Amino acid sequence: MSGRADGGRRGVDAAGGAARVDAAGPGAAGVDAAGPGAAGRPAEQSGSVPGVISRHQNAESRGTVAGFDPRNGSSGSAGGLRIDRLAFAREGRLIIDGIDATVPVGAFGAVVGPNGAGKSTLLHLVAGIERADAGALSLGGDALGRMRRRERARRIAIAEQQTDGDVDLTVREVVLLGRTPHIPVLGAPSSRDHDVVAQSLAAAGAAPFAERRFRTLSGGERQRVVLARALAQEPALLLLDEPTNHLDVRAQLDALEVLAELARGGLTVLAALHDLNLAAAYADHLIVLADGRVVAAGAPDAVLTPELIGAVYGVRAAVTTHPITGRPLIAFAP
Ligand SMILES: Nc1ncnc2c1ncn2[C@@H]1O[C@H](COP(=O)(O)OP(=O)(O)OP(=O)(O)O)[C@@H](O)[C@H]1O
Repeated sequence: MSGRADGGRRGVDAAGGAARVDAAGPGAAGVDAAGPGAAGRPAEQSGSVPGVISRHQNAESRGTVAGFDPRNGSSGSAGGLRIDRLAFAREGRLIIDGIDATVPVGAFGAVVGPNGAGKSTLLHLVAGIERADAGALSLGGDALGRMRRRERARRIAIAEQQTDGDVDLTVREVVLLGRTPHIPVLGAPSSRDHDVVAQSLAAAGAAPFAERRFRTLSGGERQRVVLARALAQEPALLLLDEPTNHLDVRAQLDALEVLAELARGGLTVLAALHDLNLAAAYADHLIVLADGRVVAAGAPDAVLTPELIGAVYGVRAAVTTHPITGRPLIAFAP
């Protein structure tokens, strides 16, 4: 993309030049804000709370990622994510308003959009932390709503911001928790479980502080542990909510590089990101949310136009080409 143009003001209706615009109109899922669940479609099953929380890694561990198979422990077919007419209401308001989206197998998908757009809620619905009022979710062709909790936890991991800093476990013990869906009930971790934990610690750049107490870590170090714990689940789909929070510039790039490499290895990734430049630099596929709806989706260079950014965020934007990466580079102005 090239040139500079000023975006318009807020009024999220259209996304000029975007690959796909406004996939679902108001009420597309057939859910009345006052009465969710009336759509007549099978509501999503309330599911497990798969593993963990947030992410990351450093230069030291980059070399380990190639040998890390994120899907070693997953059963069934690993595959892409499909979201059909998903709807979710709270307090009489549609927070997720008929979302249709897909993330292909092995793609790095990013959900972007303003504060309150519904990014975290969407991830929670996919993870099974929240139960949708209408719509359907599938992974590799398998309906998530019909999947048993343990199976869903083997297939999907979510890395969210860790708020429970008081957990009195070592980093290695925290990451071992990610193996829970793979360890038989009342069983003990196997040598393979411990190997996967070691691989996950290395891939996330958390190996250097594996024996420290989790509560003593900095925010950025915790992010790495949270990512390691999610990787230890060996999911087919990795969800991440703001995986670059608390990370310095180098650590942000390293974290996203790890995710991109894991995606190239076959892991399907969906991350909520605020930084459009990072999303443009690393994601294969963007899903732009506003007011609980998809307003654009597709490749970053197709989606991230000044018009779209202006309409969604209410800022002026100039989009050029990054001189090093060749990806879209966005400059903002009020
Ligand atoms: N439990 C709840 N009850 C009522 N409203 C809720 C609840 N959870 C979320 N919301 C509302 O739903 C909307 C979407 O929230 P969500 O956290 O998904 O947005 P987000 O895009 O992740 O925002 P941010 O970028 O600020 O993290 C917000 O308006 C939020 O206030």
